Amino acid sequence: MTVRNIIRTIIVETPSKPGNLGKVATAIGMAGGDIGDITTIKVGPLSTVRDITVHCESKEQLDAVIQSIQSLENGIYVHAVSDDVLRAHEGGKIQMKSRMDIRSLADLRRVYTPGVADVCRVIQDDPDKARYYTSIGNTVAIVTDGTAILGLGNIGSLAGMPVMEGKAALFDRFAGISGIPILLNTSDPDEVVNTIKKIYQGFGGILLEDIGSPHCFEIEERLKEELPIPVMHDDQHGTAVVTLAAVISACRSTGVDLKDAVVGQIGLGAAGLAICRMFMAYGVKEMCGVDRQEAALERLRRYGGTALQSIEELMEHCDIIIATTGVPGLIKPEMVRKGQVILALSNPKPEITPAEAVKAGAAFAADGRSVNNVLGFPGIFRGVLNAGAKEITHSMLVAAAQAIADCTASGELVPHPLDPKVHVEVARAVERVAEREMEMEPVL
Ligand SMILES: NC(=O)c1ccc[n+]([C@@H]2O[C@H](COP(=O)([O-])OP(=O)(O)OC[C@H]3O[C@@H](n4cnc5c(N)ncnc54)[C@H](O)[C@@H]3O)[C@@H](O)[C@H]2O)c1
Ligand SMILES: O=C(O)C[C@H](O)C(=O)O
Ligand SMILES: [Mg+2]
Repeated sequence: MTVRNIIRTIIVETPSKPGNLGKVATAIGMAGGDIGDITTIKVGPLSTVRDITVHCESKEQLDAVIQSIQSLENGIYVHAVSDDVLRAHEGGKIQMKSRMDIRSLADLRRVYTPGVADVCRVIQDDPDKARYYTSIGNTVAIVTDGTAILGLGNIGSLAGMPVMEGKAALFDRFAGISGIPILLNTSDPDEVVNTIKKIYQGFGGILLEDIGSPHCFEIEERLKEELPIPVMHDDQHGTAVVTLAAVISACRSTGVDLKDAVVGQIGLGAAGLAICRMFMAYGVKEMCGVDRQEAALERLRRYGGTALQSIEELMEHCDIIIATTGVPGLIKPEMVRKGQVILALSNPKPEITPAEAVKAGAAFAADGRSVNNVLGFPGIFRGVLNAGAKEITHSMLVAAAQAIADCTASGELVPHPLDPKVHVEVARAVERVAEREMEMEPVL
């Protein structure tokens, strides 16, 4: 399938005579554009104006589409080209809203002062009650330092805000959790840890997002150690969970025992190293990896993996290939061996498109749009918040991966993210493990 990442609305005026819309549609198709919605904006006696949504593969193709419409002449004009994605972001994607209807003075006194003072006293006497009488137990901070925003690199936390708002929107949509973006303007581990420690009380959990490696490892480890609420770096563990689920499904379809498969990871940063650790803990005996940084290879060796010399060697040697480098097109079709499973997970563009990988002989292939941590993080947090757990453990993550794999239809790698069942099942699985682990905790 061709990737058409460029979506624009072209505002076109045509003479109000039959046949003109057909001419425009043909012009778009001849230039390679794919037509989405068509909305009529104005019908006049002489001319008609329409919004035509067009999906293109590249900027050059979009220019060719516009040129192709303009060359029709005879009263056909392109008035403007608008970027739907930018338009959808106007004003941001999230908002904080009151859950209470404030209509009367009595409402006002109950919601705010003086009534609220009694609730403050209740929490002052018993801080655990904050979980019941405030939104804290259902609110997760989405914290970034902006150093690894998708595969765009260190573009700063402000530029990363649309991603954080996106994660908040997904939390709300799939798990009913309020996600609050926190943009840090430091990536110094001490400062990040201390800042989060100073604000954590207002949250039921901390989701670390798009924090680059290697500092993300120290930040997450210290926060897990030092905070009494669940902390998870999504790019590490959310990704590892979903990747394990996809590979479990692929092995089911191919009849391969994952523990006996040779797995190769390209890119050993936040996502890559966590994927390796997850697979080795799951029982994969031979876990190989490559990275352009020696320090990253050394980290893999420390955890028991095998560092290889080149991507070519890894592609030759491994049955299951996972890539999280942020480098589009890094895997060339000629490197693919027949029957391999290839998960090229970098966003916004993969190391190889699924279509190219399958054409080159892969048995299964997917990119980071479908094998995406959106399948994991909402349900994982819903589960721990429901259970009142203080941490997210390895067993909870494996249970989440298994739940995702169990919701996957035969022949697919992962479920559709809009399938509400998957988020409910992940939450249930995590909550069950959390409750079991809390029962086993020694009472001091
Ligand atoms: N699909 C998902 O759910 C998902 C989740 C997390 C991350 N990702 C994607 O994974 C990518 C990496 O994210 P991250 O948070 O791990 O970033 P990161 O910066 O921590 O890691 C990237 C790693 O790739 C290595 N690398 C870069 N170019 C390389 C090359 N040419 N050869 C070998 N190694 C190379 C770097 O040295 C680094 O260790 C991003 O594009 C991100 O969008 C996808
Ligand atoms: O944000 C996503 O879509 C997935 C992931 O967290 C990423 O950084 O690419
Ligand atoms: Mg991310």
